[in-house]
Amino acid sequence: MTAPFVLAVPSKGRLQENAEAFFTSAGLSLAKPRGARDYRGTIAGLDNVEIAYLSASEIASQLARGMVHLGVTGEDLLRESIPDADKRVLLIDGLGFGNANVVAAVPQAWIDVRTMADLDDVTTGFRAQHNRRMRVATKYINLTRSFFAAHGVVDYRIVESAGATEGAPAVGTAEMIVDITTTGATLAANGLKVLDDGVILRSQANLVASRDADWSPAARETARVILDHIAARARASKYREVRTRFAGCNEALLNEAHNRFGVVAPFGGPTSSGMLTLHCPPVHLYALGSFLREHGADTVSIASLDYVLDRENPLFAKLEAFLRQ
Ligand SMILES: Nc1ncnc2c1ncn2[C@@H]1O[C@H](COP(=O)(O)OP(=O)(O)OP(=O)(O)O)[C@@H](O)[C@H]1O
Ligand SMILES: O=P(O)(O)OC[C@H]1O[C@H](OP(=O)(O)OP(=O)(O)O)[C@H](O)[C@@H]1O
Ligand SMILES: [Mg+2]
Repeated sequence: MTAPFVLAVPSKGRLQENAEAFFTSAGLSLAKPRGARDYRGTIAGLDNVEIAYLSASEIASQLARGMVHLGVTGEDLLRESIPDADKRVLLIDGLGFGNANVVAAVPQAWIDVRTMADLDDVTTGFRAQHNRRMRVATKYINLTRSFFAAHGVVDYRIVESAGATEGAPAVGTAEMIVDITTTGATLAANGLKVLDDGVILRSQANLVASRDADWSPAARETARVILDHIAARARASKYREVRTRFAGCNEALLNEAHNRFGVVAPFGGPTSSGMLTLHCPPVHLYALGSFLREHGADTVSIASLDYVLDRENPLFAKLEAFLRQ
């Protein structure tokens, strides 16, 4: 029997629901044949795929070790836990959920500290005054080190924090923090503010491939099929289908529609009976419909697309290029 292809999916926490919805919308239905508490699953129709249900942080480390082929996890966790992340893993695509910023934040009471440069001055003064280094509470140790180094800030010490990091300055275990924020509510509730240039990383959930997984020809073929589903869905969701028929539709008009509304004509120009099918980004639909009517169309129908299968699969092409390097 050939070794299974392993796809890692968040089993709990913030990313879980969105990740499952993402695969479902791509036409890949995940199933847990042995019940909800089973941590191994399957995909209908793809017999050699094994779903590994893991926490988002575990997925990052399994990708680094080549224990899974593909996984969904946050960019913050990848960049924090994998040295030289861009060599070990490929971020195939951002998935538009799990958005959060990793930020450097200080007490709002520090009114003169607005930037990393201000922070640099303060850390030096702090050391002179207190005879110890300023403490930064965080679980993002590596991201903090490289960001502070890039800003020339060296007079600080990291205090590792496993949770409730924003509370550290108030309870006196650190002077400032580096943590993740989405709405900013937790920072505000703790009297903290993000430095103007203190956004370390804008993170979101990504579809990620591991370089060190067993990329046998069979595994590559499975990845191609999975990514084909995902690309078809992604392509479909960027456009709506616009159909119409009118005399006098020509190349020049299609070019103008392309330039003004970002329209593509996936099946070429009008058929012999004048039927025309276009794909148009949602924001330009009404303008396109008006444009077509001004040029003679009586009726324009607009429909959403579920999947668009193109010969090109940009996601798989990206994976192949990464594995060749
Ligand atoms: N408001 C938020 N707070 C924390 N993480 C968030 C937030 N929004 C999105 N995320 C993302 O969710 C991921 C972390 O999810 P989660 O906490 O479920 O995973 P985990 O750390 O593996 O689990 P656990 O904390 O239970 O060990 C990170 O990639 C993070 O960027
Ligand atoms: O900017 P906000 O929208 O307020 O979100 C950010 C907060 O949410 C998360 O904590 P969570 O309460 O989930 O607990 P955790 O420590 O288990 O991650 C995160 O660690 C921040 O503390
Ligand atoms: Mg967490």
